[in-house]
Amino acid sequence: MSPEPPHGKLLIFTAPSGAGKTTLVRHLLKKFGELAFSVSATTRPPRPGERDGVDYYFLSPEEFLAKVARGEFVEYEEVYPGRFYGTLHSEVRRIWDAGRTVVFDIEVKGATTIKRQYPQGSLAVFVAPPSQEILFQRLRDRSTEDSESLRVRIARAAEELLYADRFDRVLVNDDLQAALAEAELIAREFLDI
Ligand SMILES: Nc1ncnc2c1ncn2[C@@H]1O[C@H](COP(=O)(O)OP(=O)(O)OP(=O)(O)O)[C@@H](O)[C@H]1O
Ligand SMILES: Nc1nc2c(ncn2[C@@H]2O[C@H](COP(=O)(O)O)[C@@H](O)[C@H]2O)c(=O)[nH]1
Repeated sequence: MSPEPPHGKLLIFTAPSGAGKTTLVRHLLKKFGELAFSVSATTRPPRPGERDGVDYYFLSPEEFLAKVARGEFVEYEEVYPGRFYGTLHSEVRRIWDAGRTVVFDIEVKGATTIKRQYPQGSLAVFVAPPSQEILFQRLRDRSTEDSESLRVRIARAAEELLYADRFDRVLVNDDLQAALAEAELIAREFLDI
């Protein structure tokens, strides 16, 4: 039997923007009380309906960079020009102290950093869209971005699709019900329940 990891478990969902990781993660959080969401910090403004401390910690660039200087992040990235996103040590610790497994919804570089820091006890799932065209259509249909932000996200998404084979699993999010069922199976196997 392999020794217990010296920390709690980490279940990472990563993908290009619009592939569906938030949809899958929300479903798993409702289904499995063993999981808790790592609320990231960001400098992007909230979307309608998003709540501070629930969806993100919404920070000014000055507040975010002060946390960087104090070493408060496990990882952070300037995902889009001027838009920072990062995982706080305090979030991960809070969730482990509560005896739960941390779930992440993060882009590919941050996911790579977390996987490198916690090779034991972590599973990184790359959520792939059925095609690049469908990904872009989902992003447009979500109607959360203005035309410039959409352009930037689409350009970055094309690059991020190349990261798929760097992670432990690839989950193709084509039919939503099938993808939710597969995500549940992956979570059950990882949580050993
Ligand atoms: N299998 C699916 N079929 C059709 N639409 C889907 C499917 N999965 C997700 N969507 C829709 O696609 C859009 C993008 O999904 P979601 O917001 O979950 O992506 P994301 O990867 O979390 O994006 P971001 O990184 O920008 O937060 C949403 O409007 C969502 O409802
Ligand atoms: N590296 C990190 N990426 C993160 C984090 N939290 C979210 N994200 C990713 O940023 C993009 C854009 O998110 P959106 O909410 O503006 O659509 C997306 O891929 C998120 O998964 C984080 O802490 N670190």
